[in-house]
Amino acid sequence: MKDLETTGPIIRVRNLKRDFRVGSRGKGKGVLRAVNDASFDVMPGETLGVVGESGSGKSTIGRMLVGLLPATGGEIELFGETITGSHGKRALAKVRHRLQFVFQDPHAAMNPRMRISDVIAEPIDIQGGWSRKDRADRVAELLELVGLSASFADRFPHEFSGGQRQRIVIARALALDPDFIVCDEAVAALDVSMQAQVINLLMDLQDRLGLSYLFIAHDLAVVRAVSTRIAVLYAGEIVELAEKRELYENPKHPYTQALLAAIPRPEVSSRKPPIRGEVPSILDRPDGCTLCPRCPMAFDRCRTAAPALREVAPGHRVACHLYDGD
Ligand SMILES: Nc1ncnc2c1ncn2[C@@H]1O[C@H](COP(=O)(O)OP(=O)(O)OP(=O)(O)O)[C@@H](O)[C@H]1O
Repeated sequence: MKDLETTGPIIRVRNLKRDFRVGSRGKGKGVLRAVNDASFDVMPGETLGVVGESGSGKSTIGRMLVGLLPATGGEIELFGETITGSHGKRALAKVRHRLQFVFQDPHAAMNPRMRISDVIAEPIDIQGGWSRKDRADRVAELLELVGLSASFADRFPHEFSGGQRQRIVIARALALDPDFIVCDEAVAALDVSMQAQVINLLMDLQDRLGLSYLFIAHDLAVVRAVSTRIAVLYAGEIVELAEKRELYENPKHPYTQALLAAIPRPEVSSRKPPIRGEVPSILDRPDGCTLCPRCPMAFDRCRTAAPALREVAPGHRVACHLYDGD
């Protein structure tokens, strides 16, 4: 277990925004706010799950957190360094080795002509300064850490199954001994039994190495299996954030309730009606709550004022006017 020097959050995100310019001329041109005012912390050793439909901004948040994409507003503090704003680049350089990213598709994530040793050692080679022996020893250690034989180092990616390739990608992510890993749909490309194995590996590594994860997934069963707390995203906004158990047993936001109603849950007998319709165009945000056009519970205020994310119980935050008076 790492000796993390802080007991407070390792990551603090406040009012994070990301705009994209879309379209060229005429129709469809504008600014798309993919992430709007997201605020959350990540604690040492925890997994913050992030769920939401396709296009809700999950990957955009993940990429901003590891410095792959600049924010257009708000603040990201990683290990006490503010990587947004005017000194952001210098701050990011100080903490970059503590951050890693595991993408969805292990096939696309590696060059088919590279040997596994070179795939895994990519971050080591970028960092530089390693002797050949230390590099080879580290690759062998990493292969074993992810449950693969050290003898695989000289093989090529096509010799491995999807699950094994994802283990190799995880080994690469661990090469420089990070503290925080964004897992973006890290098991989505795998079949269910492989998913379970890779999830178990990630959780085992978390215990052994003291890692924290931001775990992005559209699959609520997967997020439930891994998360300590869960943030629910809708159209680029966090609409609910709570401890896993609290979120599943006592969902407050109509969108979270609809998401949970859509998966089979033996412990829940009555089901709320699902939310119908499509996610609205985030090119043209409504004045009020973004969910309002689809929400079965909407009332007047929902059409005119955007609800803030407020604490409705200890550690349980919801952005919904239904709880304004609580
Ligand atoms: N580089 C870009 N240029 C323009 N728009 C972008 C860009 N990257 C993302 N977007 C838009 O931002 C919004 C959020 O995308 P994002 O990929 O973060 O969503 P997501 O929740 O991860 O979706 P998925 O589950 O499908 O990966 C989408 O509307 C997407 O089209």
